[in-house]
Amino acid sequence: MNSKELFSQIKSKQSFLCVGLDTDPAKIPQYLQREKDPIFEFNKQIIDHTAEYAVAYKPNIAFYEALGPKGWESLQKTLEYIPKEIFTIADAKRGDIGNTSKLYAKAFFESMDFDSITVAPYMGRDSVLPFLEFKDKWVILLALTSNEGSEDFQIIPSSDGELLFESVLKKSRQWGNPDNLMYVVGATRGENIAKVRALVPDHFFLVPGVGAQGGSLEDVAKYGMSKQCGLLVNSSRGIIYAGKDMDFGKKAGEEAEKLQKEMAILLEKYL
Ligand SMILES: O=c1ccn([C@@H]2O[C@H](COP(=O)(O)O)[C@@H](O)[C@H]2O)c(=O)[nH]1
Repeated sequence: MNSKELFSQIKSKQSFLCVGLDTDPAKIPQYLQREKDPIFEFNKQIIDHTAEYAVAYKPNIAFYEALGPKGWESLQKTLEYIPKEIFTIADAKRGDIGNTSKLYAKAFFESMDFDSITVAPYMGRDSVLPFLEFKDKWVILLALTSNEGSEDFQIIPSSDGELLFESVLKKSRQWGNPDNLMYVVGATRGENIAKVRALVPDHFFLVPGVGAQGGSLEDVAKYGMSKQCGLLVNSSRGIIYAGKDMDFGKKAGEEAEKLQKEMAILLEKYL
């Protein structure tokens, strides 16, 4: 899927919502625990109830790999269940020396057929370029993350006053283009989102941090929306754990719909 196709999905669904599938076995309703694959059964219901409001799904790989081979199996089944027109993100935060990155890319783009993967920029170009060699696949590079600790390194100024995340953006935008490279920009970063947008006007952002982390959707749209929307705003816990009982799927759908409605208003306001 290219950026034009993504934008056309956003327009037709009036949504730039990414649903995060951070499925924790301890939080799955009791009645599902009897199933052969409770994680998949949970995800299936979440997808059934949210697909009409979502343009992307983002399983966080940690939740699956923590369960060993069974977790990878649940992940694969989940990936196959996601409707084909919806963008998929492996939130794996990989990146290593070139030959190792190449195998990470094969794992997520060939063995599994994800559209994109999150990658850490810290090891530089030879750790990122192997992912970009895969046709019709995307790298989503960590730029300005939503967590508190992002302040430890990402906003440190160099001697000329440039912040580290700005150096990452300036360098990395040469490695790819708006059809194969996105950036992770936290919803909790307020006006700094505008600084990211100024440096990469046409790239999509994956924006975690609304919902459970308290980031503002209005600020994200105000500071981050581009001519082609350029935003995929993720909510994981706020959607998938909105309900605790048998009606968890319905409750997730209601949360997703609420966000979609807010997004429709923001698309009207800022596009
Ligand atoms: O800067 C980042 C990068 C990734 N994440 C991931 O996004 C989701 C957020 O989950 P919520 O439950 O909506 O808070 C989760 O998978 C994180 O690992 C992030 O939060 N911030």
